[in-house]
Order: sequence, then C-alpha cells, then structure tokens
Amino acid sequence: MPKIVSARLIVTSPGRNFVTLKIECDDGTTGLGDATLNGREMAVASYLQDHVIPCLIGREAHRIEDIWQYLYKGAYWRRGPVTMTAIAAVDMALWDIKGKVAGLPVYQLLGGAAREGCLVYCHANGTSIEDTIATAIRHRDEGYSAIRLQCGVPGLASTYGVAKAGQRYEPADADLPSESVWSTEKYLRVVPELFAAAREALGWDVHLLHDVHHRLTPIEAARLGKDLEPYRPFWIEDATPAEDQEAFRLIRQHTTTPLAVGEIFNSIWDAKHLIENRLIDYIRATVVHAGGLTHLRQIASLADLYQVRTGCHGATDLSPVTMAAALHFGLSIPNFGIQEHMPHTDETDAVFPHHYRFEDGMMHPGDAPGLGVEIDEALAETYPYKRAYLPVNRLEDGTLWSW
Ligand SMILES: O=C(O)[C@@H](O)[C@@H](O)[C@H](O)[C@H](O)CO
Ligand SMILES: [Mg+2]
Repeated sequence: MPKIVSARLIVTSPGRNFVTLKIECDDGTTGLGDATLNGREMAVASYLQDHVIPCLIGREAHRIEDIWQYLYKGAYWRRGPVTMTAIAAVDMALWDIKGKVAGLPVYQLLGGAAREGCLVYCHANGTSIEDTIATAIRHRDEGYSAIRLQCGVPGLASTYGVAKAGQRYEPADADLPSESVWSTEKYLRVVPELFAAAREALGWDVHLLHDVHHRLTPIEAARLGKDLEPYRPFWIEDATPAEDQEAFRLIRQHTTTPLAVGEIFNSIWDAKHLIENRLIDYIRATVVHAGGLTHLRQIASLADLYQVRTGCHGATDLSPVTMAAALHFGLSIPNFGIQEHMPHTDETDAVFPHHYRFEDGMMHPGDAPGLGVEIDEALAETYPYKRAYLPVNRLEDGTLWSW
C-alpha cells in the first residue's frame, strides 16, 4: 500500500491566487488537492504547512477516512473555513492517489456514473440590463442551458457579480479590501426588470439563476422571491446570511422561488437545520471548502433524504483541481442538481492541465485515473503570490454590510 513520503504546497497566481497541496507516495504516485480560500490563502497554507503536513508523513495514503477523522477530530478545534479547506486539500489529494493506483477515474470509485454528464450554469453579467441580456444570449448560443444573471444597479457605482468595463470578473481585486456601496431599495427595483427582459429575450427553454450574495433581510428576500415568481428562476442564491438558518423559513412562507445556499458552508452542521426542515432546495457547499469529497458526500446523502439537490459552488477562485473533483462528485451522486461553471483563464488552465470538458450545456470529468488534473510546477513558479482581498460593502449611510 502506498505510504505518504512528502507533501508540499504550490502557491501560484496566474491572474489570481491558488494554493495547491501535492502529496507524494513511496511508489512515486502523487495527488493534488486545492487549498484555496479567496482572500485568506496564506492562513490555509500555514495551517497545512505548520500543522497538517508533519502528521501525514508515513501514513498509508489509502486510509482516506482515517486520515480525515484524524485531521478533523484530532485538531480538537473543529470546523471553520481554514481547517476544513486544509482537510479538503488532503482529502482531494488522497482520492487522486487512490484513483491513480487503481487506474480508475475518481467517479468510478464513488459508485460510478449516475448520469451522462453534469448540467452546468455560467455567468452573464453587465453594467446594464441590455448588456447582461446580450451576454446571456451569447452564452446560450455557446450551448449553455442555464445562465446566472447579475446586472448593475442604477445609482450604484458597482455591484456584486458585475465585472469592471472590459475586464473579466475577479472580486479579489486589491491589496487591501476595496469598498463598495449598496442600496437594497435600488437593487430590489432592478432585478425583476432584469428577469422580465431576460424571459422576453431568451424565452423559457433556458434556466435563469441569480445570486443575492447574502445582502437581504429575510422579508426583503421573500419579497424578491415573490417578485421573481412570474419569471420562474431556477433559484435565488444566498438570499439572506445563512448563519441564521431558521430565517429561511420566513422566506419559504412567502414564495415558491427555489432557494440555494451554502457556498460559504464548511461542514454538514452549517446545513443540517436547513436541509432537515426543507428550508432550501439546493445545497451549494463545495469540495474545497467543505472538507473534501469525503465530507461533501455525507452532506449530499443527508440532502438526498429531504429531496434537496446539490448546486456546488464553482467560481474562478476555486482551482481546476476543485472543478475536476466537483465533476467526479456530481457525476456519481443520486441528487445532483447543477454545477457552477466559471471558466478559468487560459493562463490558469495552462498551469492546471486537465481532462474535464464542456459539451452541450454539460461537463464531464473525463476518464483519466484519479481526478484528471495536474500542475505545471515550472509555469506555476512564474506567477508569484500577490496578496488580494475580497471587497467589503457598506450601505449608503456607511453601515458595514454583507458583501
Ligand atoms: O456564486 C458565486 O460564484 C459567488 O458567490 C462567488 O463568486 C463568490 O463571490 C466568490 O467565490 C468569493 O470568493
Ligand atoms: Mg454565490
């Protein structure tokens, strides 16, 4: 059985920061895990370097569950985004190794394919409704059958999800947190107009999604859900800050618009109340921030009992290693819903050559043994780490608000 002989971190910044864990075994097999936590990358790097890697050396790489429990219970201080991202990186790398040793793609180790491919959604954003619709039409013509819509808010200089003119969308945009200004009233006026225009332009054969990004109170989220019902959204995401899981009951009482939440969740305990009370329809927890494939499977199994489906986070600050792992996961579980797909830049894809592919609105992880993604270390080295923070958000009166 392969034993772990070394593990190291590769921090690279091909346009944005990524932290990757590479584990090597005595038989030469290596595995990769994504350890990227946007805006707090070096916290995870230190947790792995200083507290996890020393405990891995000499362990049997195949004992994934035992190592997971060792890193979770053995830390004493359980859960949290830094800890669970670090555990996720180890977990992904060990599944990668197990697949390579078995000569099988990871989805075959997880029970095999439960579908032909994973339905994905992409992002259409624009400073105006017209720009957003034009982008959405372009993505539909590229083959996407699910599109997330985010547009600028008249009267606000910027808003979540909308790229600066002529640039790719990258929220971690400054050496210290940039500040944006928010107005719920102005926002609530424009989103129904956006969806009305989108249905007018795109018709009904495309799924339309929207990310509220934690910014509404429960009753405001209920109002948005009701206002959007005529346009049948696939979901509204992060409608209200989800530490307050019970708040979703109030939203539920007012609207049938499907609710998705969980990209910032890092364990099953963040989602248990929401799922067991059917307060949500999609759980967005993802491989890299929720403890890896081992833990995410537990979350998906709990969700399946309550007819909650997965809708994993898949933004560009999750590396191609997570994208690959998410597709193996999504292909294999019974209650897959949809997978977010924000294509990485060409420079990122060159650092992380991979086998996953997009075709006709769906993605497939490919059939290479393991996760099917590697890292070009020489190229990675040419992109040094550059500190970057996510923005902070304030109301027009200066109150610090959810970004
Ligand atoms: O649904 C999404 O993709 C967003 O919520 C993310 O882009 C999120 O803002 C970033 O991942 C934060 O790093
Ligand atoms: Mg989101």
